[in-house]
Amino acid sequence: MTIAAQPTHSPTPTRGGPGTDAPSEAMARELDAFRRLPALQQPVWPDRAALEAVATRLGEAAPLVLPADADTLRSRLAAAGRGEAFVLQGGDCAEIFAEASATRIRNKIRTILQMAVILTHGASTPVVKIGRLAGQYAKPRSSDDETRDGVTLPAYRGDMINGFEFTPQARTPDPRRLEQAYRISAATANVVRAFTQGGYADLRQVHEWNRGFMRNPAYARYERTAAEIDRAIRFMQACGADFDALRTVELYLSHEALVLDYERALTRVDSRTGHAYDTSAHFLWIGERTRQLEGAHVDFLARVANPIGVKLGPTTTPDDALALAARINPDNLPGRLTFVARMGAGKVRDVLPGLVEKVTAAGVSVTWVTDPMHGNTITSGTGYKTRRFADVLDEVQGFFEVHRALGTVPGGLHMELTGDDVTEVLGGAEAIDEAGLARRYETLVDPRLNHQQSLETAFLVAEMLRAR
Ligand SMILES: O=C[C@H](O)[C@H](O)COP(=O)(O)O
Ligand SMILES: C=C(OP(=O)(O)O)C(=O)O
Repeated sequence: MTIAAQPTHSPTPTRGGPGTDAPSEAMARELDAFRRLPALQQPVWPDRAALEAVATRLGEAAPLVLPADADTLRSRLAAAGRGEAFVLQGGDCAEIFAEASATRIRNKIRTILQMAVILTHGASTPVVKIGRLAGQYAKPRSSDDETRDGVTLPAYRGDMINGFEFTPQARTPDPRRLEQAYRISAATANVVRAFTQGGYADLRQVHEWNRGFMRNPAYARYERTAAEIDRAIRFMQACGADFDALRTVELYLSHEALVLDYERALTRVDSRTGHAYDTSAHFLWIGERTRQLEGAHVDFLARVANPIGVKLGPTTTPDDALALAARINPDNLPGRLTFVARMGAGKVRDVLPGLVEKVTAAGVSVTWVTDPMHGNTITSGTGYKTRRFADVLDEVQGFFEVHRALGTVPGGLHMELTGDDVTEVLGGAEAIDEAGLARRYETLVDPRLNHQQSLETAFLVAEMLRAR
C-alpha cells in the first residue's frame, strides 16, 4: 500500500520508539484464536480470496495510530475513572466516505472542542477528548436484510462493508471497501492532526465560538455559565497564562471494533514493549450486540493492549460485568477498561446501580461512561428513527444520580453528534418537532445531535458536573 498513513499526533511525554512490527507466528496464532469462535454481526463476504488479499495488504500498511499514544490515552482514562478528568467521546453514528471532507471533519472537531471547554469548566478537571472518528465505518444491525417494495437486499452495514444505495450491487459486501476505509481514515487522521495542532484549537478562539452560540436568545438559560467561563479566561489572562502553550489539544480516535478482519489486519506489535496493539484507533469498543463472553470480539480485544470500551445495555447482569472485566482486564489495570452504560432513560436508575455496586465491591478498576443515545431510540409518527433530547438528558441525569448515591465516579459522556445543522433528534431549545425532522435528516443509521443540541448538552451536563 503506497499511502503514507501518519499516526495521529497526540503530544505525549511517554512516546518511545516509533516502531511497530508484524506479529510473530506464535503471537499471530494467539491473535487469530477469535477465528474459531462465534462472531456476530460479520459481513458475509462473497469473495474470500479478495478478502484475504486485502487483509494481506492491510497487514503491511502503516499503522494509523501509535501504541505509545494509546498508552497515554489509557492513563487519561484511568484519571477519569478516579474523578480527576472527564471523558467526552463523540462523533457520527456512521461516518460516510463521501463526507470525509475537511469542512465536515472540522465542524465535528469544533463541536467537540466547544463542548470540551464548557465541560472542563463544569468538571474543574481536564476533559479527555475522543472522536468517533477515522474508522467508525461499520454498523451492527438489528436485521440482516432490508425490504423495500417487496424487494429484499442485505442491510446497509456501513461504508466499510457495503453501499447505502438500494441495489444488489451496492448492498453486496465488498472487501475493497476495507482498504478504502483505511485510506480515508488515514486522511481523516491527518486533518484531525492539522486542526488540533495548528492553532485552530486555541482556547480563546473556542470560547469566542461559544459566545457566538450564546447570542441566540434560545440559549439565555446558559448565560451564567458562559459568563463564568469568560471571567475564568480573563482571570487566566490577567495572571499571564501562556495561551500559546494551550493552542494544541489531544484528540484521540475511536470506533466500534466490529469487523474483525479489518481490526486483526491492522494489529501490530509495539517494538517498545512487545505487546500487540490494534493500530486502527487509540480506543476500540465492543458493541452491545457483540459482547458475548465466549464470542470472537471479546476474545480478540482481550488480546490487544489498547484501552477498550464495552457497551452495557439494560439486560447486562452484574455477573456479566464482572466476567467481562476479568476477561478483558485480568491485571485490573486502571484505564484499560471503560464500561459504556446505554440503558435508556427509563431503566438507568434501576439497572445501573446493581452493576456499579458489584463491580465496585469486587475492587474492579473501571471507568464508567454514559451513552445516553442508544437506549433511547424511537420511531417518530412520521417514520423517522429518532430520539428525544429530553430522554438523552434524563439518562445522563440518571447516570449522575446513580453514581452520586453510590459514591462512585461518573467518568464521562459518549454521544452521537455532528457539527452540522441537521434535524435528527426531537427537542432542544430550538424545539425540533416531528414535522421538523424532515428538514435535514441525513444520517444513514442513527439520529445525531446537531451542533446546537450538542452545545446545549454540554451546558446542561456542566451543571450536573458542578454537583459531582
Ligand atoms: O448505532 C447503532 C444502531 O443502533 C445499530 O446499528 C442498529 O440499528 P438498526 O436497529 O437500525 O439496525
Ligand atoms: C451501535 C452502537 O451502540 P450499541 O452497541 O450500544 O448499540 C454504536 O455506538 O454505534
